[in-house]
Amino acid sequence: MSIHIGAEPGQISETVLMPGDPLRAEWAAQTFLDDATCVNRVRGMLGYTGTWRGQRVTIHGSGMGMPSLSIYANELIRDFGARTLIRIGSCGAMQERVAMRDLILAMTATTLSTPSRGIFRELNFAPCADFGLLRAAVAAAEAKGVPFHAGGIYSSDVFYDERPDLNDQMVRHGILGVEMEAAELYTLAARHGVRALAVLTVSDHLLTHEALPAQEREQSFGDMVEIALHAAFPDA
Ligand SMILES: O=P(O)(O)O[C@H]1O[C@H](CO)[C@@H](O)[C@H]1O
Ligand SMILES: O=c1cc[nH]c(=O)[nH]1
Repeated sequence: MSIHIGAEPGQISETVLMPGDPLRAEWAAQTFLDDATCVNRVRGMLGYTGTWRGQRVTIHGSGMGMPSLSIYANELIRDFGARTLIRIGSCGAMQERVAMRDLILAMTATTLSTPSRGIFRELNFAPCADFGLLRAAVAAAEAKGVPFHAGGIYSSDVFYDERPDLNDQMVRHGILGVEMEAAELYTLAARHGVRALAVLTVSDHLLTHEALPAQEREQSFGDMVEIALHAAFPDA
């Protein structure tokens, strides 16, 4: 057990998929894993371990925002030995060519601040995805024929953003979408020498103002989960 994860030693896989929404973790485990067992319920942050194509995998919620993800990712890495962490999240599109429900594979995550900011201070650290995971995710998306975009995203500290000028600059500089966790996940992965990737599904569009309802964000992002599993286990 760690402070925020009630699993016993050995109950968490080296490979962890991390949605923000704990109910998406439950849905994904029940939909894609064999023999899924609930390994964490502390604070309602659900985690399940099971197998996919014979490979052991944990699907564990991160909560919303970088401070919350940082707690779970730190404990998964440091206390449970996680080595591959793939965020499976929703995001808002920031380019016209990106459509609702498209996938975004986040090569980099621009941010104003992360929980790691205190370490970097004046340094503009560039959080980036693990190249092997990214390459495997691209191959899986191409093989499956899923519409996807690979490029930079924005990890915001707030969902209700009061800086439209910043959004304008990010649109202008090709940022594909906005979410709230990947920059800290990539930074922690770099610090601990583990692998990380964010595979995102467009649930909102900042330019067209389309938006999916909560139930679809919880239960309809199957392509994203499958691409993440193929990226983690390309030979399975
Ligand atoms: O769908 P999840 O994975 O929670 O991700 C996105 O959705 C939440 C905001 O609604 C934030 O956590 C953001 O990053
Ligand atoms: O953080 C997020 C997630 C989905 N949609 C957004 O606009 N922002």
